[in-house]
Amino acid sequence: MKGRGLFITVEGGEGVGKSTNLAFIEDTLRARGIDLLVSREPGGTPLAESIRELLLAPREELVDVTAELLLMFAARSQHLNTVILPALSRGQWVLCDRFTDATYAYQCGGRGVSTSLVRQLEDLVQGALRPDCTVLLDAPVSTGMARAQARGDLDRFEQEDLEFFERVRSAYLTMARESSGRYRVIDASASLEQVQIALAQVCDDLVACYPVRQ
Ligand SMILES: Nc1ncnc2c1ncn2[C@@H]1O[C@H](COP(=O)(O)OP(=O)(O)O)[C@@H](O)[C@H]1O
Ligand SMILES: Cc1cn([C@H]2C[C@H](O)[C@@H](COP(=O)(O)OP(=O)(O)O)O2)c(=O)[nH]c1=O
Repeated sequence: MKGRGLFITVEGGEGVGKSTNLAFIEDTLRARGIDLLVSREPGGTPLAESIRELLLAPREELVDVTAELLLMFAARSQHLNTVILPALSRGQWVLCDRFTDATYAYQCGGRGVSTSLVRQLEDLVQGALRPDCTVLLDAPVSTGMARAQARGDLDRFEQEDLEFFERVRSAYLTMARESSGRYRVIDASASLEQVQIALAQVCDDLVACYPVRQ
């Protein structure tokens, strides 16, 4: 009988190399024999992906912050209950591109939503579930923005200003300090090679600490 799988999340601001490095973490864990499910937020199920499209589309209408917050948690509830929790209980590890820390960073840090409100929604939607490990790819905002802009069309979040992303970054760094046992902070302004050496070490540590139970 397999035990519960590990829940790993990857976080960071725009253009920090999250997609590139998520694929690297996935390959590294699979190469070490881990049965892995990879997903993302907002998204990860057909309904949650539809909510993602609503959230990311640039629009003329000003989006109310509470509406944005509730849509994030609506997508999360669907994703968690139909994809993440079943996988974890099958013994699979789950690697998720963003999770609730993104809500603390973007909606609380970026938009000024109260953390106590997010904590209530987190408890409501997730019960006791929290990630076992969170990899934070951290880089100066200017570095990430330059990489994101070079990529082309900007979504509704990417269109925010530098101050917004400074607040997002600082919210992430505060969480990393306050939950240092769960966080692994990687300097994403280093070369891709150096970033991936650090990530390979994180993967090795996770595999060593949580041996796969057969
Ligand atoms: N450490 C790095 N150094 C230099 N360029 C990088 C690094 N990490 C990612 N990149 C490049 O930056 C761009 C954005 O990376 P991407 O993985 O799409 O970022 P994100 O998913 O965080 O927006 C890509 O062109 C990628 O090759
Ligand atoms: C999960 C989540 C994402 N977001 C935002 C952050 C991103 O700008 C956007 C989509 O996430 P993502 O696909 O990670 O975008 P990118 O690759 O451009 O960084 O959603 C929130 O504002 N709150 C949340 O809870």
